[in-house]
Amino acid sequence: MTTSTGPRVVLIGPPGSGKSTVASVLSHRLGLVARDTDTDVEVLAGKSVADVFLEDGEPHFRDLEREAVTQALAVHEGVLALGGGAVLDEHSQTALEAYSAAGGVVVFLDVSLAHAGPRVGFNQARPLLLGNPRAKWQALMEQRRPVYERLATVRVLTDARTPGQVAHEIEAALGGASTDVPADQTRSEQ
Ligand SMILES: Nc1ncnc2c1ncn2[C@@H]1O[C@H](COP(=O)(O)OP(=O)(O)O)[C@@H](O)[C@H]1O
Ligand SMILES: O=C(O)C1=C[C@@H](OP(=O)(O)O)[C@@H](O)[C@H](O)C1
Ligand SMILES: [Mg+2]
Repeated sequence: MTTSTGPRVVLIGPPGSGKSTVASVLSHRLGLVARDTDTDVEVLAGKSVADVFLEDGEPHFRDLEREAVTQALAVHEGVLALGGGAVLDEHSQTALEAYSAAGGVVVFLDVSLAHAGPRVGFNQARPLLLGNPRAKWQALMEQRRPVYERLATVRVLTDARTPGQVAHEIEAALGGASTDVPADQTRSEQ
C-alpha cells in the first residue's frame, strides 16, 4: 500500500548516513523531485544551518525544522530527506507515524561509526559534531538509534555501499521486491 499523497519515501538516519546524497540519486532514478528539510530550514531562516545554530541556537533550529518536516510531509510527493535530528521532535514523530500508518515508507539509513566518521569528517556544516566529531557522532547515534529503528519501516545498511547501491536497495523495497539485495549484485552497480 502507498499513500495517495505525501512523499514517495522518507529517509531518516544519523549525519553521514547519506540521506541527502541518496535522496538526490534515488529521485533521479524514480523521476521524482528530492527535498531536504535542511534546505527548507535554510530558506525559512535565510541563512545556513551552521549560522542558525551559531546565531540563533539549536532550539530555534529545531522549531524551524519542525515546521519544515510538517510542511514537507504534507505537500511533497517525491523523495524526502530529513535532517539527522529531526526525529527527536515529538510532533515530527507523530507526523511520521501517521505517514507510515497510511502506507508511507520510512527508510532508516544505518551506518557504523567506522564509515560515518570519514564521511562527516570535520565538516563545519555540522555544528553538532564540532570539537570531536567521532565521539559526538557516537553519543548522538547511541541516543537516537532506538528512535530511528522505531520510526522506520525499512532499514538499509550503507556501510561499504555507494549511494547508487543504497538507492537500488530502496528501489527494491519500494517495488515490493526483497530488500535483501545480494552483495555481489549491489557491488557491481554504480
Ligand atoms: N554510501 C556512501 N558511501 C560513501 N560516501 C557517502 C555515501 N553516502 C554519502 N556519502 C558522502 O558522505 C557525505 C555525507 O553525505 P550526506 O548525504 O550529506 O549525509 P546525511 O545527509 O545523511 O548527513 C557526503 O560527502 C557524501 O558524498
Ligand atoms: O543530527 C543532527 O541533529 C543534525 C543533522 C544535520 O543534517 P544531516 O543529518 O543531513 O547531516 C542538520 O540537520 C543539523 O546539522 C543537525
Ligand atoms: Mg543531509
